[in-house]
Amino acid sequence: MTSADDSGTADPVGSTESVVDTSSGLSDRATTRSDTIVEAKGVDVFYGEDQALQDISMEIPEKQVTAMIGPSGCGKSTFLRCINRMNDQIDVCRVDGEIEFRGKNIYDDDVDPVVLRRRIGMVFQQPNPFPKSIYDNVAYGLKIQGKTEDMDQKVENALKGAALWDEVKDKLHTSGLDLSGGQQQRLCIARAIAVDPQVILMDEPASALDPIATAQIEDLIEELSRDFTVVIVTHNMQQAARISDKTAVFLTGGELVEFDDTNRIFENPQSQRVEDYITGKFG
Ligand SMILES: Nc1ncnc2c1ncn2[C@@H]1O[C@H](COP(=O)(O)OP(=O)(O)OP(=O)(O)O)[C@@H](O)[C@H]1O
Repeated sequence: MTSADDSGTADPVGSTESVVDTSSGLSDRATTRSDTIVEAKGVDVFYGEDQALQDISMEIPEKQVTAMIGPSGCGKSTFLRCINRMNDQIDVCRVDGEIEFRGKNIYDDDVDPVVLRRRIGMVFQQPNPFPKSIYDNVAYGLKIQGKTEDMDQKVENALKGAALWDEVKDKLHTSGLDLSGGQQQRLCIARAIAVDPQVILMDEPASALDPIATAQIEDLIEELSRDFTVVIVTHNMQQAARISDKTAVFLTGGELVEFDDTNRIFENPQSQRVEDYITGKFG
């Protein structure tokens, strides 16, 4: 694997220490609107001949929770994966249009997706800890980046940030796979935040969990949005209403039909199709 991580060469999306990367990369400060961290501009996505997303434009605000809802197959996960170029790994997938992260198009040739994913991390539906100790799961990304100083403290901070520290502090060197599903998901969140991302993408992070573990994850997401921008795909409209500041409603055909403050989407949607969807008339 060739990447800036492994080679130790200059970080092509800007170092976290710099405010603005002057060469080719992404800045760490919003350059246009102070509250927009990610902006999609006319994004079309195709899998082979099939179009999954049509002309998606939206501005994702910094340090808020943005939820993406809609019926199965409408393209929510596809859009989420576009935001940190996870779709690059799918051969038949083609993304047209632009997605800017702090004003820089992440699809530009000079952006290294590996480095991008440090800024824009991801948590998946199924908790997927590495078959390593709790400690090593959290330390993994930091070690890859060579950021090994004060490792114990960084691991502790990430576990605290993921509301898991108290439950695991006496067994840091046992396997992450021995934790409950909800704990494993919080471990994956600790792993994601350890490398100090700016955006965390979550694809149905609680759908494999019981109600208590789900409530813990929901509380955690609200906490995380103090420090991070969270973008979450959920099937669960109540969850979107509970935890998000903004909601994007995708509907069949890969259209973004409405994007607004969550209260407005649920209380006074502008589109009849959105109203029909959230009142359960279809989907
Ligand atoms: N790897 C892939 N290869 C080909 N087509 C795909 C691939 N991933 C998704 N699709 C297609 O793209 C469309 C959007 O899928 P996507 O998973 O993004 O929707 P979704 O809204 O997240 O659905 P769900 O809520 O069921 O997860 C669907 O028609 C799906 O079949």
